Amino acid sequence: MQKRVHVAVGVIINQDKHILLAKRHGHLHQGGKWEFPGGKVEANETVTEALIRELKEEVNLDVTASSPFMDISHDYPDKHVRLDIHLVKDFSNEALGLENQQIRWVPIYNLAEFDFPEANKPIVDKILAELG
Ligand SMILES: Nc1nc2c([nH]c(=O)n2[C@H]2C[C@H](O)[C@@H](COP(=O)(O)OP(=O)(O)OP(=O)(O)O)O2)c(=O)[nH]1
Ligand SMILES: [Mg+2]
Repeated sequence: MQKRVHVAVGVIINQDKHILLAKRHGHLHQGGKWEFPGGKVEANETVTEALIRELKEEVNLDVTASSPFMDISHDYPDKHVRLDIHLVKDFSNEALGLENQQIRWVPIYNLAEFDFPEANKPIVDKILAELG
């Protein structure tokens, strides 16, 4: 059976309408691609708790409010992912790549130039349509 993972993902947007991207380390699943920060929901937590925990661990941000944005299920050849994507407009602190990953604040109109995992295409389309 394929591995299945439930992932809390943050589309983090700042006041300049730039979105925070992080580059996945090369050895990881979908390595080398740009992602919206986030990670696996653990058995003992809600998606919102996972989102808050992961964004602090990965990019140093303290999320104060988030809202559901979209939910995507995608089959990679080796893994089934469910991406539970939330819009994060309210946060404090400075973004840092705490796992030594590259991070970038990217203007919405430049998002299409980045290489994302295949599952992300609908997310980028929705950001361009609704937030751009
Ligand atoms: N965070 C994130 N993951 C994504 C995106 N698009 C996408 O296909 N994924 C996939 C890649 C991975 O298979 C999975 C995320 O799992 P992960 O292994 O990075 O989770 P994690 O941060 O909890 O890391 P760890 O437990 O392995 O340390 O979701 C995205 O935009 N953001
Ligand atoms: Mg992660």
